[in-house]
Amino acid sequence: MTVLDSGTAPILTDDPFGTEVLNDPAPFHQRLRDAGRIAYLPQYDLFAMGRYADVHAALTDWQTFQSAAGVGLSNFRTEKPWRPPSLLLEADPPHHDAPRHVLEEILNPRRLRSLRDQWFADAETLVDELLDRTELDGAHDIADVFPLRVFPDALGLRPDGRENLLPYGDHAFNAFGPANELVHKGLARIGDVSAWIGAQCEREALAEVGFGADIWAAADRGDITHAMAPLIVRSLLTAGVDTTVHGLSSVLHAFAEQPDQWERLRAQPSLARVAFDEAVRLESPVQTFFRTTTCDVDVDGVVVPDGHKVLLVLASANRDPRRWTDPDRFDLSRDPSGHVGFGMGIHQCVGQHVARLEAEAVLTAMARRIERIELAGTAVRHHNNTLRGWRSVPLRITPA
Ligand code: HEM
Ligand SMILES: CCOc1cccc(C(=O)O)c1
Repeated sequence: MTVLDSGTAPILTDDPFGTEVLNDPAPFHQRLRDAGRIAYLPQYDLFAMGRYADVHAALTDWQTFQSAAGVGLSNFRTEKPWRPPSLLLEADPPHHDAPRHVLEEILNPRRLRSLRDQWFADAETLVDELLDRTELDGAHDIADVFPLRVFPDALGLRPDGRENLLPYGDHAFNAFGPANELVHKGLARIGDVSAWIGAQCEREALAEVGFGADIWAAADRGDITHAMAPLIVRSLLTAGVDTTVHGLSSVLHAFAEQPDQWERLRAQPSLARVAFDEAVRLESPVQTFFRTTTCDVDVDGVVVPDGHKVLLVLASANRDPRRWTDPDRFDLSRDPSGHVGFGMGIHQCVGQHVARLEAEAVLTAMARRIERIELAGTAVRHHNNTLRGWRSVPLRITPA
């Protein structure tokens, strides 16, 4: 795509939600970083940032770059959201404060420690089921399976109907982008799926023990209102499954591409957590999120008018050579802290510890029992306006 410089903002003609970019976003990200601290994309009348310093600055300045007008292309100031806005993701302080505090309490590492033994055992069981095979699919047999085995139970979801979870999350993440084919393909089912999701958020649908019950207990304590409770449960149902599915397929693909890093993990299984964060930095399962300016904002001489959408390209920031040495390399000796794959600032992922625990359980079980994993064919991308991961990762495994 050409970079034309008209007026003050460099113009990029790339479509961040088009098939070309979704297949391989790297050239677009390079052009965006090279164009300057901010660029204008006329196709959607939006501004975009791709450098680490600028993305980080915008994520940590919620007063100037708000979430309450939506974190997708749709501007809630002028357009009706497709569903009632999230009380966390699509809210700013003060409204964001109480729901955020409630989830931080429920999902903190100390509280998750009670799940650790169970999830590690579940991961061992999954590996047991796979070890009689020399070839398997890292997406279909592991990444699509493990989160759905552990997370809905931890949340307290009823056993039936869970096949609605992935389609719901996939559509919600597509809906942050433009109304393209990816959104259209979800419209036929989203009514029924949304009805099922909404019903699971009610107190009587949830188990007496779990994240859902904890949210309702917070309402009983008066930390949030009872009216808020179902929407906060909905946040976990929306954000808590597809993200970890794509995060897991990404880390398995990264290891399969670099067997030397698998050897490092086997030698030092405690590297499992940093390996997942390095994969989240490298692959950014959540590629982008928008913000909306709350005033005229001057970025390096480019004036972004009040109320304008700004695309924060997390995936580009996570590979910015201004911030990362050899950014395109999956490297377990790197310290990936500071990556924006989980966001940054007041909206930084409140479920990141859940995601890390799921990944640690799977990687630890696999590293102990599998000597080598390598690609056994061509991996196939999953396309989504916001999420990036794999539909298929053919693996050849050598048991230890
Ligand atoms: C690899 C897995 C995951 C990735 C890459 C990821 C990524 C992100 C990102 C980038 C944000 C920031 C959004 C923004 O700044 O607008 C975020 C927020 C959020 N995430 Fe995650 N996430 C993951 C897993 C999870 C899980 C497992 C849960 C639930 C248990 C979850 C729940 C949320 C919620 C509720 C928010 C909104 C927080 C707020 O606005 O205060 N996420 N996540
Ligand atoms: C992974 C980003 O976090 C999200 C995504 C979608 C919905 C929500 C919510 O709060 O409903 C949160």
